[in-house]
Amino acid sequence: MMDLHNKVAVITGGARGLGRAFSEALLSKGAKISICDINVADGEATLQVWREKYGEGRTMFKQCDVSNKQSFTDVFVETKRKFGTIDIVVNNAGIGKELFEQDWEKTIHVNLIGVIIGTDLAVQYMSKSSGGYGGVVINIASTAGLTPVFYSPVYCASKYGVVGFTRSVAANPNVCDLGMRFLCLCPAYTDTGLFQAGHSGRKEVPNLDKISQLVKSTGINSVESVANAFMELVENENNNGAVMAVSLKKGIEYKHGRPVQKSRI
Ligand SMILES: NC(=O)C1=CN([C@@H]2O[C@H](COP(=O)(O)OP(=O)(O)OC[C@H]3O[C@@H](n4cnc5c(N)ncnc54)[C@H](O)[C@@H]3O)[C@@H](O)[C@H]2O)C=CC1
Ligand SMILES: CC/C=C\C[C@H](O)[C@H](O)/C=C/C=C/C=C\C=C\C(=O)C/C=C\CCC(=O)O
Repeated sequence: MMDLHNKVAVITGGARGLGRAFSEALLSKGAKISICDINVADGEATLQVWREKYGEGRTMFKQCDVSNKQSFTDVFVETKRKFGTIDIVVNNAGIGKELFEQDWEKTIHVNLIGVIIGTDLAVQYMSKSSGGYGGVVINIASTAGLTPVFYSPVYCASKYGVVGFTRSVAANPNVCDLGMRFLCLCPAYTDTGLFQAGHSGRKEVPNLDKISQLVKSTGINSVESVANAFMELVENENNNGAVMAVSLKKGIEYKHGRPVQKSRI
């Protein structure tokens, strides 16, 4: 099990939703948290709550657009400056509000390119081959990265991209030299602002009945259940390349890379 006490985690999109839940799960295990988010108001509000609960020294917030390389790099610079190291990177920030995707380029820039930038920065700052101490990268995809979603093809493409990218980085024969793990979490529908904005049941949405059937096929996760699945991924140290799906109906399913259970002898 990975000892999380005093480990330093960068979480993108940490101001609310799943990113906030992942951050609080790590804080509860003694980790230090650096959240970045494009939403300053939510970021500052979340930081204030955490400072009152966990004290001044274990949390920080920096505004960032993960699709902008300099903006994202500044998060790593500031985190290293404040905490001295980085051990965990969670590429969580994502968008998908428009069911029929008017601004689809932005979805690719945030959901896929942002994850690629974050993973590259993680290797630069954590890998043993670049003078770091190793670490773990958890990329947040979706079950929409494992199965077609007719009403959001570009969102789906972005998430299939995250799964394929993460598995490919993990499969590099030299990954052991980095001392890093690369993991993918694929939640099904989860009760957050993103889900509510995309599935408000607006009457004008075509094929609403088919969308409802898809949601019913998995049920709607609580944020807490996804955070519990996230912690299983982070704490298991023998799971590089793991792809974990989590849904209300089926619970946790490893789609690839079930962790190797260390033999008892
Ligand atoms: N809610 C759901 O049903 C599911 C969500 N996911 C994924 O989980 C991740 C988190 O989603 P939720 O917590 O549901 O959404 P959310 O909308 O509640 O939170 C996303 C956070 O990311 C931030 N963000 C958006 N664009 C950003 C950017 N360019 N740079 C930095 N921060 C940015 C937002 O301000 C927000 O605080 C996303 O990648 C999403 O695709 C995956 C499967 C299911
Ligand atoms: C437009 C996006 C809006 C909000 C984000 C979404 O809530 C979320 O990311 C979308 C999830 C979509 C899931 C769609 C279908 C899921 C189906 C299943 O999980 C069950 C079937 C297959 C799972 C994959 C597999 O077992 O191979």
